[in-house]
Amino acid sequence: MSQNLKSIFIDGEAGTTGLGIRDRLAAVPEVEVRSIASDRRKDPAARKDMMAGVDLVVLCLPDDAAKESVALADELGSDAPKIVDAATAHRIAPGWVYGFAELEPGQADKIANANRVSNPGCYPTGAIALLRPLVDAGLLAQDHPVAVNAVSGYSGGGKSMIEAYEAGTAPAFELYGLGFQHKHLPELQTYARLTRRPIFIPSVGNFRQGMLVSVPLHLDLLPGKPRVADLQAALVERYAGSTYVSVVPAAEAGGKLEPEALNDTNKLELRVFGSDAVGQAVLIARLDNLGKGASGAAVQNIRLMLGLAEG
Ligand SMILES: NC(=O)C1=CN([C@@H]2O[C@H](COP(=O)(O)OP(=O)(O)OC[C@H]3O[C@@H](n4cnc5c(N)ncnc54)[C@H](OP(=O)(O)O)[C@@H]3O)[C@@H](O)[C@H]2O)C=CC1
Ligand SMILES: CC(=O)N[C@@H](CCC(=O)OP(=O)(O)O)C(=O)O
Repeated sequence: MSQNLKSIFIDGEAGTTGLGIRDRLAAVPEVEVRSIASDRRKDPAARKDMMAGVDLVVLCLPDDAAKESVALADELGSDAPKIVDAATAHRIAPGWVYGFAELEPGQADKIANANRVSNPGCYPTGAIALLRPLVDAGLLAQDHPVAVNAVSGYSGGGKSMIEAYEAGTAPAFELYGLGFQHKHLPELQTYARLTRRPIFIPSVGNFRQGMLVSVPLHLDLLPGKPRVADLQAALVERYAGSTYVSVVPAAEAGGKLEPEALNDTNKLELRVFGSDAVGQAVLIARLDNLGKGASGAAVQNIRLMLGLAEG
C-alpha cells in the first residue's frame, strides 16, 4: 500500500449504508478501506484499535452504537480520526458540522475544515434543499405552516425492512410517521430555519431505492405573494454551479414524477410545479435515498474532509 493513501474505517461496513459507501470508495484511488474481521466487528476494543490507525472513520450504525463509537474516539484524544456519522445521533449536536455541502455558501468549506461531520438524513436532504433558499430569500416566512410529504424506497429502512419487502411480507405502500415524532424533524426544522415545527408525513413503497419529497404551497399565503417563477428563480440562484444539485424546469416532467430516475447517483433534482392562475405550487425533490440521501453524500463529505478532488 502506498504511504500516500488516506485510510478509512467503515464502522458498520456490513449494513446497507456501509456497503454503499464501501462500493463508492472502491472507485476512489486515493483511499484504502481497512476492515475488522467479521467476528470482531462489534467488539469495542477492536473498533477503538482500528480508529487509532486511520485518517477517517465513517459510522454506519444504529444511533446508540454510533454514540458508543464517538465515545471510543474521544478516548483517543489527539489520535482520534476525523468522523463522518451517517446515523441521526449528531445531526444537530454542538461541535458537529451538518454534511449538506450545498446548504448555503461556505458550507462545503466548513465540512472541509471539520473533524466531525454528521451526514444528513435522506428526507431532510430533499426538504432542506427546497425550503432553505426560499426562507433565505424572504419568500417563505420562518413561521409558515409547512407540510412535507415524501415517499422512499424500502432500502431506507435498512436490513430489516429490506428483508421484509423481499420476503413479500410488507405492504405495497404505507404511510408512517403519523405520531408527528419522526427522527428527521429536528434537523429538517433547524437547517431549513423554520421556527414553526413542520408537519412531516413520510411513506414507503414496494421499490428498493429512490425518493420524492414534496412541499405544497398556497402562493397568496407567502410574503409578497410571489409567482411560481419567483420560487424557481430563488432555487436556481442558490444552486447555480452546483455539481450535484440541479433545478429542472417542471414542464419537462409532463405533470408526473417517479422516484427512481436518480438511483445509483449522488444527484438531487429540484422542481417547482405551479400555477399562477390558481395560486398554488408544489416543490419536489428527487434523489436516491442511498445516494445523495446516504452513501453518496457521505463520500462527498469524505472527499471534502480528506482534501480530495470532487468525484
Ligand atoms: N438506509 C438508508 O437509506 C439510510 C440509513 N442511514 C443511517 O445509517 C445507519 C445505518 O443504517 P443502515 O445501513 O440502513 O442499517 P443496517 O441495519 O442495514 O446496518 C447497520 C449495521 O450496523 C451493524 N451494527 C449494529 N450494531 C453494531 C455495533 N454495536 N457495532 C458494530 N456494528 C454494529 C449491523 O450489524 P448486523 O449486520 O449484525 O445487523 C449492521 O451491519 C443508521 O443510523 C441509519 O439511520 C442514513 C441514511 C440513509
Ligand atoms: C423508509 C424508512 O424507514 N426510512 C427511514 C429513514 C432512512 C434513514 O435511515 O434515515 P437516516 O438518514 O436518518 O438514517 C425512516 O423513516 O426512519
